[in-house]
Amino acid sequence: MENPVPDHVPPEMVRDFSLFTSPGMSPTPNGDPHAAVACVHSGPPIFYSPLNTRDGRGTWVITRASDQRRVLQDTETFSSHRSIFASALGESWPMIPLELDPPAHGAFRSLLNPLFSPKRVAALEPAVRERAIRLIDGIAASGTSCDVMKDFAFPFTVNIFLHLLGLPDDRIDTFVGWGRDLLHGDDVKRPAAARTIVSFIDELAAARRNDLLDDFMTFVVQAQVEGRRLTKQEVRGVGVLVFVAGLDTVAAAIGFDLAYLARNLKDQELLRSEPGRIVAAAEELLRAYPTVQLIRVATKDIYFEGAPIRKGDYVSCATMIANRDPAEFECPNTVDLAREDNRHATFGYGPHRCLGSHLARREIVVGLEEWLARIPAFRIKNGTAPITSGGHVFGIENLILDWS
Ligand code: HEM
Repeated sequence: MENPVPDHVPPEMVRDFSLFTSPGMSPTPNGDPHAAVACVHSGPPIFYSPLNTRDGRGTWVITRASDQRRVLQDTETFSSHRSIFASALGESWPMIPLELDPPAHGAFRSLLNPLFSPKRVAALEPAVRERAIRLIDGIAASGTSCDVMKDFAFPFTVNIFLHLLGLPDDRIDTFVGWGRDLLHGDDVKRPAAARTIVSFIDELAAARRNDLLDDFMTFVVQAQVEGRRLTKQEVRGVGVLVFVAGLDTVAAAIGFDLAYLARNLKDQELLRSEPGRIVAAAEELLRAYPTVQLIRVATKDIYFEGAPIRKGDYVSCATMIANRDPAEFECPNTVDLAREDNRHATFGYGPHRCLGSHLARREIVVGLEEWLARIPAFRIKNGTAPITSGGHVFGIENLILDWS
């Protein structure tokens, strides 16, 4: 049986768009997964995509940013409880707070907010900058070319993240490998990575219960919600989410940004000569190249803009679609590094808006500032092609830059 369209979906509402099978969504050299948006906005506000999840399920697709906000705000009708991670293991516990709905979500979110607040991120900035400078100076000293993902984006962002969690950074490559297998791996690698990450988090929690330190996991095992300690499964749900959320996302953003700048030398030179523009430019690149695509599950039968959504149907609110909505952004397919009022959807919307957005933004801006200050005009190395991929979380690998 191949991608059946459920009986309740009118055949005329089915469209040929998929985060997994549209052109550029599977790993593609010099690919552009964001380009698939081209066929979306001229069509209806909602359509059905028969194959739009990793495990081959269909979803409704919301094509207007304003409608996506309605969906993401209405958590009673559109739930976040999907067990995306646990389902890879044949289990159903939620990642917390991502897969909890209000009101349960709020208690956990309040617990975690202070750890990722702007104040906490500002305190981290010197360490972030120091790490970026050390890595880039090393790259500049050793030649005129590098694989920016392997040599800079991952070691930079994952180091900061491990520092924040209070974990040693001698296993960066191992952790990055787990993240890559989990987010971009096949049917064998994905569950294996999920199992490894769960064991790592469970063991870390057990170690901290026995021996309290001053770190993230100690905080989680001691924390209280609604006057009680977290259960072991809740500790696992928080630990796994926060660990996974920081492994790949910021590195991917830096990769997409540097790939854009490598192909657009005028913009590159503008930011190098006027670094004061980098904050706005980073925001525009976040808009143009969002990586995390949102999905919800209908909790009841409902008509949405004429579509007969049934309880249990998946509803996709893809940030790659919202961020190129012409009703929200003038010339949405043009990268305008000075764009103002850039209210993009890259960090989501509503109660689940990204907890790590302040940290992510700071890392991206500092990474770009220090890279542009230290590396002269760079291009994609002749004869190489960065590989991009779509899916629930977009990625970029093998970005070889050259400044010879
Ligand atoms: C450029 C980098 C990043 C992007 C594009 C991104 C994007 C997102 C998006 C779109 C959501 C909402 C998901 C949904 O509603 O279903 C989200 C949630 C979340 N993000 Fe990020 N993220 C990034 C970096 C980070 C980092 C570094 C952390 C580290 C702590 C993090 C932690 C989280 C957490 C914990 C949630 C769940 C929040 C909740 O459910 O209340 N993210 N992120």
